[in-house]
Amino acid sequence: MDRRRVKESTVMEVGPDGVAIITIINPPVNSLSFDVLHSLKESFDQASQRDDVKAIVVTGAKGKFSGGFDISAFGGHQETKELQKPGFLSVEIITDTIEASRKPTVAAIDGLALGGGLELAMACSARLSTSNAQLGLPELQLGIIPGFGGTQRLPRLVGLSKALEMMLNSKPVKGREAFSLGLVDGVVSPDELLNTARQWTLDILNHRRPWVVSLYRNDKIEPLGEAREILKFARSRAQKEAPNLKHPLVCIDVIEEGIVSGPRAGLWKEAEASEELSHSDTSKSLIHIFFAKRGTSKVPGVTDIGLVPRHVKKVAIIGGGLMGSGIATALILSNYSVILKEVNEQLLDAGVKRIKSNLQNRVNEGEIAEENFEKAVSLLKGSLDYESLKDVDMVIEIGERTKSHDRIVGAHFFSLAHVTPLLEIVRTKQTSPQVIVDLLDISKKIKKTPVVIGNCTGFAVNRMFFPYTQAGLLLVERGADVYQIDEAITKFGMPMGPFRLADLVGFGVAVATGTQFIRNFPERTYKSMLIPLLQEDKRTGEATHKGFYLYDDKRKASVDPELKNFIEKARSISGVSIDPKLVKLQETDIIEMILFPVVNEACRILDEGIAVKADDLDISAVMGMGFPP
Ligand SMILES: C[C@H](O)CC(=O)SCCNC(=O)CCNC(=O)[C@H](O)C(C)(C)COP(=O)(O)OP(=O)(O)OC[C@H]1O[C@@H](n2cnc3c(N)ncnc32)[C@H](O)[C@@H]1OP(=O)(O)O
Repeated sequence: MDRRRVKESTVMEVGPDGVAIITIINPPVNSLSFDVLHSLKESFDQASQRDDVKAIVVTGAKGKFSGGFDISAFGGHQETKELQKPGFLSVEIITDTIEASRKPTVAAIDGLALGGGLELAMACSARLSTSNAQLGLPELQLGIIPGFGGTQRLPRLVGLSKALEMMLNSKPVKGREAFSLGLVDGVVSPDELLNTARQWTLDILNHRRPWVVSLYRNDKIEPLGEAREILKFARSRAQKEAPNLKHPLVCIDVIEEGIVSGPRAGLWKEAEASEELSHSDTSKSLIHIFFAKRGTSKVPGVTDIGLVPRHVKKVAIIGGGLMGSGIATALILSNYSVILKEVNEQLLDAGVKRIKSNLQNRVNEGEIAEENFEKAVSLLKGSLDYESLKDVDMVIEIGERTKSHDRIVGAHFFSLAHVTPLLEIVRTKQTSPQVIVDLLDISKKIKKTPVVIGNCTGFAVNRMFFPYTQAGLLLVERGADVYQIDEAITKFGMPMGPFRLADLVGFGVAVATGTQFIRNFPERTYKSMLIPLLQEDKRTGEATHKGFYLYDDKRKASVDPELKNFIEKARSISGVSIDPKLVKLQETDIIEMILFPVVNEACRILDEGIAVKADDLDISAVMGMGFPP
């Protein structure tokens, strides 16, 4: 076999059958860096020119086709003038070199073909994938749109509705679904993939299989009138779901351009829009979050000293209440054996029942299969004594009495523990790095994003956000409006403003945690009587249908005209008077006044060394509080 290296990032091998196999090599996910793309172009140019090459297969090394464009290159300096030319990558390389190749090309997809990876595959004459491969265009989750022709080719391969769904939700499909959608032409086992692709491309050459140029396919696209209706619906949905985001609308406009004015016009519009969006604040923030999320499990002095996580198989959980049962659910769903310890039969039954109901909800929502329900339940055992805890590898919820403090680490789950994606791993000065490494491994297995922090009141999330309600109370006592504050904050992108959130959490919890903050941070805790006064009136928030808002039976909140009486009383107790400037605040002022104290608290957490890096606090805010990423 003739084997030639083309630069570093793709390799071309030409077999005796005349099929050139071009392999993308860029670990860990074979992302398409500028070097890879350059090298890919060179490989294609060579394959086109060489007489001994009859057909081409493109694939990725080590079982991964490609994870898409190299995200770390966004916003960076592109070395050559050529690369800065609009449309160079999508029109000149993907379309005019690869798709326009005079030799048939088959993409052999194992593992993943995401973003630019799938876009490259869609420019080939046919695609084969393994059943487990993930194929999708998740660019929108990074604040950009598909930029290698995906907005044009995906609708032409799978129809407009499905293409919109895949792009707007950034959700990939697996090989089999891709086949039933028409995105791939065959599903093959990983062992057979390359050979089948080889034969497939020769079959195309010999007219035994169709040679399809995706960009000019028209049979899957709806007629213009119908297409416009679908796009209109998608627009209004995107606006409703994420009113602050522009790029989903840009994506829809670009798709429409292709349908109305033809795919070539669509490609150019896509290239221009991609370039512009790659410099937007939204994309910079979302890309920051992408890397920050992956960085939380890198803890200096802990994960870089060669420790290997110990094998944890069996976990005991003390207490089967709301949190205990949620944690147990998360663990058994990830194949850990769990012993749930309770103090009497009745509480134990209630805990087990809660866990089963959590699992049943998962089944009902289609997130797990019925057989996984049984399997998960079989991993759960109840116990009323400590005897059965003798051989467990980890215990959740005791510790104060142990002498071995190096083995103690805090695992702060957020309610609902089997749903909320964040896990705060709280270490003390004595906690051994090994225990942290073990818990990091468990958090990965139960699909949580871990943030390692030091011990302090409220840990990272609750401490950062305690000034959220505090700032609200301070403003309201001085004349700002409760409902206007909540509205401005939700428009900014938080799931709930401070008052709606206080209602949800319940005033009992709010007062109990508030007391902790008063004790620990007396100089910056605002002592308003508003919540205690509401409590006196038997309002404790959503659970009692009355708090800052009134709630109907469906938990829908409405404004309460009586609230002002409580505010006036609280104001007179505090001895403050209305500040006319605060009565009619601009939305931007409200946002800054509520959220800057949160940012300040985050800075303190960082300054005190409680958090290792600022990125970890960004992730805590986004995943623990729903702060808009
Ligand atoms: C022009 C085009 O239209 C634009 C694009 O293509 S934009 C890119 C589109 N692609 C994506 O959005 C895919 C992003 N990646 C992912 O979703 C996931 O990383 C994945 C499903 C590929 C792999 O997931 P998983 O196996 O859990 O590994 P994960 O930890 O996420 O990633 C492994 C490493 O690859 C890196 N990586 C993943 N995708 C990358 C990409 N496209 N570019 C650069 N680095 C990438 C991660 O940062 C991580 O690095 P680290 O080990 O140093 O932390």
